[in-house]
Amino acid sequence: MTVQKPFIQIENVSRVFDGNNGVHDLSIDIPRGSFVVLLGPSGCGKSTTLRLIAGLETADQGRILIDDQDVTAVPPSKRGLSMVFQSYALFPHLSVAENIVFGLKVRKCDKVEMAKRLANALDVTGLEGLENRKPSELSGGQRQRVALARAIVAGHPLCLMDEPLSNLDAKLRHSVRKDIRDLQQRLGITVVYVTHDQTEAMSMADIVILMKDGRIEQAGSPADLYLKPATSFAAGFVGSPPMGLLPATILAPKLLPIGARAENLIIGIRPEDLKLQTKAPRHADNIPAQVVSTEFLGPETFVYLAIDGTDGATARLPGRVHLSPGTQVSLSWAGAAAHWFDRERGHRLSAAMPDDATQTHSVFLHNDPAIPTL
Ligand SMILES: Nc1ncnc2c1ncn2[C@@H]1O[C@H](COP(=O)(O)OP(=O)(O)OP(=O)(O)O)[C@@H](O)[C@H]1O
Repeated sequence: MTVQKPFIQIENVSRVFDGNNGVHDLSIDIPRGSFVVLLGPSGCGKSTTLRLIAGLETADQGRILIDDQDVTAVPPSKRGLSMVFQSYALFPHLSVAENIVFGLKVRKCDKVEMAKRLANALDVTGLEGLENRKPSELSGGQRQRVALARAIVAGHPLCLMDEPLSNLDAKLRHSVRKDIRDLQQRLGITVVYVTHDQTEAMSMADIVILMKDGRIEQAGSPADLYLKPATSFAAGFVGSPPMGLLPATILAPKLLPIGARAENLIIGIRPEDLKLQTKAPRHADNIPAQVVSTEFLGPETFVYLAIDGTDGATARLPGRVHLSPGTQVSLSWAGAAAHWFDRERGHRLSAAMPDDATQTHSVFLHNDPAIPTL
């Protein structure tokens, strides 16, 4: 069996600005035909990474290969890619059709070929009938489709998108992100897409590259990131509401596998894994908490909780839940639902923790006053 070479190879690339900002020693392989999302908080280096792939930024060190060609020193126009930006970058005085074929005209494309490509781009983006309108006569979603159509007519195998949906309202964002994903699959192109919105990343990506402080925190499928976050940062960033992360110690170190640590840990519990009881008195199998607030969303309610006055956990409960702020509740979870991280360095602890050691009765949460400090 032949192993397919990655379509994009980023090898030890750094681009550092003043004050050590930028990206540091990035290495990523992007498979051909995949939808890859660069995700992370503001300033983590997503746009710089995209601009390095585009050639709008030059690497200080390392190299970038596209389709097995070293493009590190190749100008953007020769890299065989198109870009879609948040701002759409449409010419206001040109019609939809003129905007779409602008790049082809500059490249002196044959007229018959140009008409064919325009018709195809209008068809796949659902813009037929709007070709003579000016951008000012279009909705935000339609403008973004024109920007997409312009990227498509170029016929490049790679499309780079920088926060393309952030000017659209929530409902439109939802429908356009589905359109973009469908289009990418239909055309079989490779897309590298920047967003700080983890829901967008999780719903669109084949591979999510989560970045922090100019470095890759974790790269994997959306399921990998959700089910096995590599660090406490990844655990807290992916998932909404986020995973509750609490300083903890395991009280029964004898139950742990050899080499596994019992102290200086962080326990992470996803909101859907947190069980909540209102009447259970405090005992070894549960942990007392107070309701801070609730959020009713129709099919479910989020209950925000504090343990000994420190906010830190959220429970996601089905249906409508009536709990007023200050209500005393008790919490528990199944041992298998617990994620464990090193408290200082944040990395996931790889040793599989037996269920018995990680259930509520074996765990001391550092801000639970009911259990004395060891
Ligand atoms: N041309 C530049 N000159 C100086 N610093 C820069 C330059 N471009 C980016 N930076 C800095 O590098 C870091 C990464 O910026 P980048 O734009 O890649 O982040 P980002 O993750 O895309 O953020 P955002 O989501 O806010 O767009 C930031 O600290 C930013 O201020």
